[in-house]
Amino acid sequence: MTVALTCGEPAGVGPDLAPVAWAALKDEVSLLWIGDPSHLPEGTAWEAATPETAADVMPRALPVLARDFGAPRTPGLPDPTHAPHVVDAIAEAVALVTSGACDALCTAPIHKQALIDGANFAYPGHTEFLGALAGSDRAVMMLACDALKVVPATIHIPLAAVPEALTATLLTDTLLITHAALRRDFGIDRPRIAVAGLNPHAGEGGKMGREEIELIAPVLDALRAEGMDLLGPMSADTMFHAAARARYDAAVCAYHDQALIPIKTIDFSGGVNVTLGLPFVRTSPDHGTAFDIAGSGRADATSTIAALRMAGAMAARRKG
Ligand SMILES: NC(=O)C1=CN([C@@H]2O[C@H](COP(=O)(O)OP(=O)(O)OC[C@H]3O[C@@H](n4cnc5c(N)ncnc54)[C@H](O)[C@@H]3O)[C@@H](O)[C@H]2O)C=CC1
Ligand SMILES: NCC(=O)COP(=O)(O)O
Repeated sequence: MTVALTCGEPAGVGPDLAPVAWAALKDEVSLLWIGDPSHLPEGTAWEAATPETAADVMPRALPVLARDFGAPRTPGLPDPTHAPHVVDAIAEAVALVTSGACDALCTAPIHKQALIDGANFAYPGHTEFLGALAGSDRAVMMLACDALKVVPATIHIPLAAVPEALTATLLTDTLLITHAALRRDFGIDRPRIAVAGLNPHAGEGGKMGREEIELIAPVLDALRAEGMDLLGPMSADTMFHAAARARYDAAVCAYHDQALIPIKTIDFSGGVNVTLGLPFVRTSPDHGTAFDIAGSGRADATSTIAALRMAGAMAARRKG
């Protein structure tokens, strides 16, 4: 099992975390890091590799599909000339998993603004870019830790745009994709999914907003009629405490922060970002580029290690 691991933003913590993850996983999952090896921390044991040789290299060094980004890395300060290479590394990794040369993809964090400035990157994040590369307009973001799985139905859009973007079609597709992934990738035979309302108190019977009555409840009723086990629309403020979480396997939320604040609060170091609805496995740590600590050796690799483990396990499960 070989997981293609992209370098992410060179000025961020991605290059710092790859050797730490390699040391933790060298007897477990093969990695193929795609990036400029001159960006790895000094003293990193790395070796040039290909998808075919990664497993052989893994026990002695970080296997690297070496690419020349043309300029060194300055931690904390993105170089616009790196941006096209960062995007190319993601596209190359997708080609490797699509062709079957690698079994799964794990991405290190990108800095969205740096990619827009340096490469006119047209996507707000990996999720949307990977969806486009895979020809899917319904890539779904899930963040998962032991205690919680959350799915934001709308992702990287301004809060003011959420009510218009949250359509019956989007919510239905998100629920169907989440349901299928919980069965296929997480081995939950009969998933229980909680759905958050959009408004305070899930609209308080229409007094604080009508999306729950006019949009969310009808979608849930239609999917319940098809046999799905759904809770909601629920008040978002009371659905994430421990007793509430015991009632469902995943929570589908209306917008990014409604979903990500609870999970990053509960388990920032262990959370994993998974893209559902793609024809290949993609995971990522739950954190960003962390410019404030890049290059310092202080970045915690727990989430990256969990993301790589999850990628390997999901790929193995899909292979049966
Ligand atoms: N998958 C991806 O590509 C993601 C990219 N981002 C991007 O990252 C950039 C920075 O985002 P922020 O909101 O500042 O979030 P961030 O996660 O980069 O940093 C938030 C805080 O958490 C700390 N932190 C993050 N990762 C850590 C680690 N591994 N160990 C110890 N401390 C850690 C940072 O030092 C900082 O204080 C943005 O451009 C954002 O879009 C954010 C999340 C995911
Ligand atoms: N806040 C989560 C995040 O930004 C991750 O996005 P993506 O790059 O995985 O789409």
